[in-house]
Amino acid sequence: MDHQVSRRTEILTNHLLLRAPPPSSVLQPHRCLSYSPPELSNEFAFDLREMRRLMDGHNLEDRDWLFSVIVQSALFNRRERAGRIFVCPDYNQSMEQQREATMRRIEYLVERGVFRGWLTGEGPAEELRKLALHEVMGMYDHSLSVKLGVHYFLWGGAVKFLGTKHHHDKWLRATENYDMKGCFALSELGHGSNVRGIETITTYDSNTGEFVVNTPCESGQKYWIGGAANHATHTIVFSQLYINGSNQGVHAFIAQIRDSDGNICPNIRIADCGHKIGVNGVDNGRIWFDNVRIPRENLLNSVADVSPTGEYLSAIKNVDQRFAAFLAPLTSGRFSGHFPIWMFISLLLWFRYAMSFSANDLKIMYVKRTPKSNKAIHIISSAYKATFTWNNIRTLLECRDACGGQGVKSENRVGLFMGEFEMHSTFEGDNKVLMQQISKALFAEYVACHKQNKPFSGLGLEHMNKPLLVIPSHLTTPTIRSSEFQIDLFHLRERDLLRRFVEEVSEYQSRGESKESAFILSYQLAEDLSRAFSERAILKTFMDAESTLAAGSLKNVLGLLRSLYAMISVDEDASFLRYGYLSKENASAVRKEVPKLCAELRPHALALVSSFGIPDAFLSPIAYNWLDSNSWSSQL
Ligand SMILES: CCCCCCCCCCCCC/C=C/C(=O)SCCNC(=O)CCNC(=O)[C@H](O)C(C)(C)COP(=O)(O)OP(=O)(O)OC[C@H]1O[C@@H](n2cnc3c(N)ncnc32)[C@H](O)[C@@H]1OP(=O)(O)O
Ligand SMILES: Cc1cc2nc3c(=O)[nH]c(=O)nc-3n(C[C@H](O)[C@H](O)[C@H](O)COP(=O)(O)OP(=O)(O)OC[C@H]3O[C@@H](n4cnc5c(N)ncnc54)[C@H](O)[C@@H]3O)c2cc1C
Repeated sequence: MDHQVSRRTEILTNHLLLRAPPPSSVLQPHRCLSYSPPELSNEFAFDLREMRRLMDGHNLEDRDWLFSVIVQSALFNRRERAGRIFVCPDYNQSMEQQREATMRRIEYLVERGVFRGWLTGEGPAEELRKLALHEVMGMYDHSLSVKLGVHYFLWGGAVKFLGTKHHHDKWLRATENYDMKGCFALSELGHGSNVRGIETITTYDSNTGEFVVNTPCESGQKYWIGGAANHATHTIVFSQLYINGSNQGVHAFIAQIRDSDGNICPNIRIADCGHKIGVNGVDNGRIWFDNVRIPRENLLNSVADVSPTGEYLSAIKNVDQRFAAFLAPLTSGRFSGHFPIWMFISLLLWFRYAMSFSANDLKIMYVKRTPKSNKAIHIISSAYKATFTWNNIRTLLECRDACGGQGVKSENRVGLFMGEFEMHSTFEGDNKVLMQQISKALFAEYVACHKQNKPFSGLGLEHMNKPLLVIPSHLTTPTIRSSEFQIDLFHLRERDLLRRFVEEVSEYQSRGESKESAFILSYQLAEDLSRAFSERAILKTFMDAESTLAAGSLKNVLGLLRSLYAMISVDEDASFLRYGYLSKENASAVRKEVPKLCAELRPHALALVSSFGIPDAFLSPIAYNWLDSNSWSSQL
């Protein structure tokens, strides 16, 4: 792997880690700007391969294989610039052309066997391989990863985890081979976040043994359904299920929407959502169901079932828990917030490393999941999806600024990615709504532990059982940089905010407010608490990754990155001063530590960026000799 890392990366890194020296006041003899490739020193302070192994966590060889499969095909829009080959979608194409290009790329990847085992394989190793390959596709193009994500993780995940043997036998292999194209129709024009409120209605006709699916009104049309506008043949349709006039809540059904020739099925109407600010390689559509009849067997019945005579059966009596079970397939979709913009995240190095360790930790939880861990996975994936995708947007803004005019050029992708990824704060669950899930779960945990007088266990809350940290009156650099101090400080914040949140909600309830209303009235503490939970969870995974290393340069550099992550998080959260966790003097000491850490990290920036393991072709001209790529000769 060519470890040359761009001069621009170094400039970008300078921009963040250490402001460029002010222009000299003395007139210098004029000379043209020249591009000096970054010092190609093989004397990096640590082993890049070892750092990459730590960061990627798994399936490095599979990732490199897929990188090569993509680079070698003309379908991925290879182009030469100043002597280098880059692969990048042509975002100047029309929406229709981008959609077709995405389909051709998927068909090529199917032919290359990329998806073998994705749904018929079993066990953690298979799932980790699938996640790794999906990350690589996300680094090429968001449309590609989203279109595949909807088909394999949402449609395929719903069939696999909400369906039973009948569904597995009928659909999994065809899905894996891309012989049928699935989509996932949960959201409606009137209900995206509020899944419980969806309006599609399904009833059961015991005379024919069929379900009847109906869109009762315009706000009930399925909306934003990825793959539905042009290509999907089948969908998971989420609907209220009425049995004998009684609503049993949201359930998931399989409905065919096109035949194998692409003709829309009877009683189905489909329209296009139209051009978007990004991800135009995905054909998002709208679906109306006009009393569509589907076989009784099309209910995904791992959670509940309906007998041929129309009796409703479910092992899960609690309506909330049944609802939760139907939402579980969404969780894997929320794993996709951390990787797509890695090519640009060299600016915010510490966050790229923090995200990698957290995402890897969550993936291991997910591939080893049990019914007992589903709730924790939901809460942690909600925290990471919101935190990562909000950070991605911030990173792209920072990156665009740092590149000046070159960040506006589409071929450098920075500006384009702002449109491509900004929407990630909405789909797969609106970030603010997902963050509410955290404060709700922590509230429930706190109340349960106090009511049953039992210690906290789970969601990383075990620290609540220990004595509180006493913050030294004067913070020194060694203290600030110690992982024990950092995690204790994050524990202090989370523990105090949880206590405050519970007290405030309880106070509102004592005044007669409902629990829902009390939560809404306490939304500021809820937001602070959810942030505290998320950042503490991320810091803990960073420390866990560090603890696997023997003493040495790699561990030292990671320690600097971890301290930078922790101190920037503290510096940027007003809670530390607002609620008195830090004195003004200590807050100032933390703030002053940030540029010091940047200065110590700067010599390692190129090595840290090189450790991402992203092939040169996946970057952009700005990452190399940007003077050459803008020279007259390269235009000819
Ligand atoms: C690493 C490589 C990547 C791999 C993966 C790549 C996949 C890429 C896919 C990309 C796809 C992009 C295209 C976009 C697709 C979509 O957008 S699909 C639609 C997404 N829509 C949503 O996410 C809806 C968001 N809303 C909700 O999830 C729910 O309405 C809610 C807000 C969570 C529920 O709110 P509410 O009605 O208030 O109910 P609650 O009381 O909060 O919940 C009831 C209980 O259920 C538990 N729960 C909720 N969700 C889940 C879940 N997903 N899993 C498990 N459990 C869940 C919740 O905690 C409650 O539990 P209790 O408190 O114990 O009762
Ligand atoms: C590109 C794209 C692809 C998509 N693909 C799919 C797909 O394939 N399948 C699918 O089913 N869906 C898909 N969606 C839909 C997506 O899941 C929803 O857009 C998302 O869940 C948000 O719902 P909404 O758009 O109705 O916004 P709303 O839920 O109306 O949210 C709008 C605003 O209201 C706020 N808000 C909402 N509820 C609350 C609350 N309870 N408390 C406080 N604030 C709240 C939100 O924070 C947000 O700021 C896609 C969406 C997009 C943009």
